[in-house]
Amino acid sequence: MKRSDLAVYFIMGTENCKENPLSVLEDALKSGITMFQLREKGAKALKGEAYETFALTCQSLCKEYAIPFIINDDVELAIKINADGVHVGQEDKPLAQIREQLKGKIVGVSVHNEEEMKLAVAGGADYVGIGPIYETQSKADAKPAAGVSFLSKARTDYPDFPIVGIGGITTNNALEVLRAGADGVAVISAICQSSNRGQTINQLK
Ligand SMILES: Cc1ncsc1CCOP(=O)(O)O
Ligand SMILES: C=C1C=NC(C)=NC1=N
Repeated sequence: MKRSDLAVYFIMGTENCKENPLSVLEDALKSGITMFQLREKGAKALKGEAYETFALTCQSLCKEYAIPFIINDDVELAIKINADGVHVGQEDKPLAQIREQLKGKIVGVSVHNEEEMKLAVAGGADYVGIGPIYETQSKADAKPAAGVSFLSKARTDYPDFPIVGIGGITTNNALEVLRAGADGVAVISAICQSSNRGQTINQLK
């Protein structure tokens, strides 16, 4: 994984968009996203066979565009379908165990404070996700919007570590997140709901 892979990190699940999620993903890939994460959450989330089939379809679309395909939380599925990596939160399995299970793959970790950052870096994470930076509608149990202060601190403490900002990021505030030291922005709704994804994605860079 290169730090530039984090530039425009699209995250989506079937609940995030009104249009057909696969056409949204294809349009986003055509429009220049640099990494994709399948994050299938919520009451109507796909499960079992349907989830796996959907993941395989997303994976083959990403392969067509040579874009890394990341699965949120589900380490077992990531291993089973040979995804390019996983993104895990603090409540998931210990990082050391995930790192062991996914040698050579991308392991991203959500961090919210210096202690979590230290443990993620020491534990072999390939990148960290910091947020929510701004208010978000896309994560029911999100912590309060933290602004860019912790992101700036993390960048100061770890000048060369891959960091992506997440949470309420739009074309209007992406620059602030990048200026604070993020390598890129992770986005759900601004891309899902965009009426011109090419323009939106260019304005997130
Ligand atoms: C998964 C996640 N983690 C922190 S905020 C968030 C949701 C981001 O969604 P949006 O880009 O629509 O605010
Ligand atoms: C919670 C998250 C934080 N950061 C990223 C990149 N993905 C997530 N699912």
